[in-house]
Amino acid sequence: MDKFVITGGNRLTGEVTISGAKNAAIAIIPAAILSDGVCRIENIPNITDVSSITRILYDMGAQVRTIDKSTLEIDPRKIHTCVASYELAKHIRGSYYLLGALLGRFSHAVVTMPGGCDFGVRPIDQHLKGFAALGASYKLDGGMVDVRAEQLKGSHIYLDVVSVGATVNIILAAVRAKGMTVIENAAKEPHIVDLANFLNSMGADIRGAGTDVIKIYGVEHLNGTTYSIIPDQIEAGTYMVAAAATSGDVLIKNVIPKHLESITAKLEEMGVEVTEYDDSIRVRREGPLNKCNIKTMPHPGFPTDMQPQIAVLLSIANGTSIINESVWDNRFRYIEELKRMGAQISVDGRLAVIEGVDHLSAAPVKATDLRAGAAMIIAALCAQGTSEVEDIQHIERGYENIEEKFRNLGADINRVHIAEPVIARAI
Ligand SMILES: CC(=O)N[C@H]1[C@@H](OP(=O)(O)OP(=O)(O)OC[C@H]2O[C@@H](n3ccc(=O)[nH]c3=O)[C@H](O)[C@@H]2O)O[C@H](CO)[C@@H](O)[C@@H]1O
Ligand SMILES: C=C(OP(=O)(O)O)C(=O)O
Repeated sequence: MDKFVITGGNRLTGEVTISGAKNAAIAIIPAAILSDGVCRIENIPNITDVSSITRILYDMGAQVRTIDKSTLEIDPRKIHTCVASYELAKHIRGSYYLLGALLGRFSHAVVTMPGGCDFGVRPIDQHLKGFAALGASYKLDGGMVDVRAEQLKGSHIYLDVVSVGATVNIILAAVRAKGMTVIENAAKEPHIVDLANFLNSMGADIRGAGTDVIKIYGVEHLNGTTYSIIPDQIEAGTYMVAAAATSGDVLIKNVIPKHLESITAKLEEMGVEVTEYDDSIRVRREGPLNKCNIKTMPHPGFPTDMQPQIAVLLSIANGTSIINESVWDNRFRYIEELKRMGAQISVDGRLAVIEGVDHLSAAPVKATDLRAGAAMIIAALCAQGTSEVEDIQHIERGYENIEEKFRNLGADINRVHIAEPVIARAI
């Protein structure tokens, strides 16, 4: 097991290049199961969630060829099972997309309840409601979801909550179904649009992705394709906040500025200078940070996946800020870690009240989940002294080469191996 040792105080400067989007990649890789040919997928991030989902496809019989460090070719034609490996699938959220993809391709899927970050209960009732509307039946047995259909038929589905996962899964199941499916109250995140573009490049007929009504006209076949994944909105946002937290000046390259608007707006409200270019964004801070209130919302609102990182910035801003977490019941577990570094925060249900302090101080902290881990790195980068961030396996689920990218910006960050304790055996 490794940890990061970070000495704070260095101003981040220079350039960083953003990798492909985690939440698009882990939808698009299983979507390749639906193809009747070879899918060449470019701009794939080198993160552990991607290696897990790719390995699951490989174990099911897909031929997977690495072309270069960010390009894979997937040929799904030799997949011989509808059952996904429990060991790998249980750790990642993206494994739930195997349900939609296998169902859409083989009318049958058996996949464990998904893993991912622990925000309390993360139900999949809307996914199952969507599958049922398309004519599938399902049973939940021993933590496994078994979903099957004679023939999937297009349907009209209204989502009771705006769900990224349910929207993706219904698209995957409906794309080869008979007839037209309409998803109302669909999620609008950039990775939904990316998935629809990927499938359309294979010959699917999906319209309206990026709005809250998506229409999917079922097709009989899907071709192979070549497709490049969009840049990661949340990775970009993380470096934007890190630049601001360290009074830095960073050019963040390979981004889609439109996807970053909600983050840009909040940074500007706090007094940070943000300049947009065609496919890059510069973040510069010289003065103090102003307080600011944040409410997380589905896209195009402020992303919940940026909530822990922005909390670090608010913890060193002038005045009292409030964060309202409207997506997840329990996404403030990291606050106790941040308080160890001197942040003054009180949590009441889905509200966090943050009294800005003059500075944070180094402490040993844990990454309680993926974005919480990114937040701990940012906190350590702007704190006085040397901090240690443990449980970095969570961070590696979603950030490619994070220590190298930060080091190139001038951060003092090192990865250190933690030796496993040797437990003496009683004789
Ligand atoms: C792999 C991936 O893309 N993960 C993202 C995805 O997670 P995920 O797809 O799990 O999140 P959803 O958009 O589905 O969840 C949003 C809300 O809907 C609720 N809900 C969801 C499904 C359901 O069947 N029933 C239900 O009640 C959830 O409890 C939550 O309160 O979107 C989240 C919200 O942007 C992000 O934080 C995650 O990073
Ligand atoms: C919550 C996240 O991921 P997952 O849904 O994969 O746990 C995230 O990317 O911030």
